[in-house]
Amino acid sequence: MTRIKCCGMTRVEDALLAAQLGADAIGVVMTAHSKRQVSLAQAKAIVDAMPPFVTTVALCMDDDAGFVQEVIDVVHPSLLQFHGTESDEWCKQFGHPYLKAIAMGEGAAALYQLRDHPHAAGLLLDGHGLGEPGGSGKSFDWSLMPRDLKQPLILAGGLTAANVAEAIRIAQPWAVDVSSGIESAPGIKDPIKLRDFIAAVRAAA
Ligand SMILES: O=C(O)c1ccccc1N[C@@H]1O[C@H](COP(=O)(O)O)[C@@H](O)[C@H]1O
Repeated sequence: MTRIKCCGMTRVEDALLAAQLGADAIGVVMTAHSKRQVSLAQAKAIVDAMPPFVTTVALCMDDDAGFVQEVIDVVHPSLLQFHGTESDEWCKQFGHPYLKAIAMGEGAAALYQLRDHPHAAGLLLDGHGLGEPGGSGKSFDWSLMPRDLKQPLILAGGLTAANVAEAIRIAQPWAVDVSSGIESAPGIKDPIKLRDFIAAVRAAA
């Protein structure tokens, strides 16, 4: 079964609907590098509203350590997601489980980054270029998804209900992560797109 993370939640009702429709995880974007940024209070409200067994992920990108610690202390996410140029050493300083995003915009040349994060709970391969924010709807060559890594791999970037089955067939990820493909506007989730996306992933399994 391919797990599903729905990212970029800005409203409690969207996150609740994702959970009800069967999402395994929801994400809130804490970094100012995003048009989906939520405040600590908004993120806490979304995380607190989640039912048991839904993983909550707080996304940071080259933010300062004090801010990341505040996110942990106030929001209490199950996982952090570091989406910038953070090193393994830097990410593990918080003693909190995390995903590390790998920018796949440069294609095969980007794969060297995969060995640099041995302490990450999982690696999230996204279609944007190094140093750029995600959530842009950019995909990458799914056949580049490695098969020989011990860490769970999460496929992200430009996924939609229309292409996710093919993406899963080619990349065989542990999980898929989607943001703009389930939106009507940045941070506003579209119930039909959300439903169709989750149904497409479940049908692919
Ligand atoms: O969503 C954002 O705004 C964002 C900002 C900065 C870094 C990462 C961000 N989002 C991540 O990118 C994936 C893929 O997004 P999309 O489906 O291509 O729109 C998203 O799920 C987040 O993990």
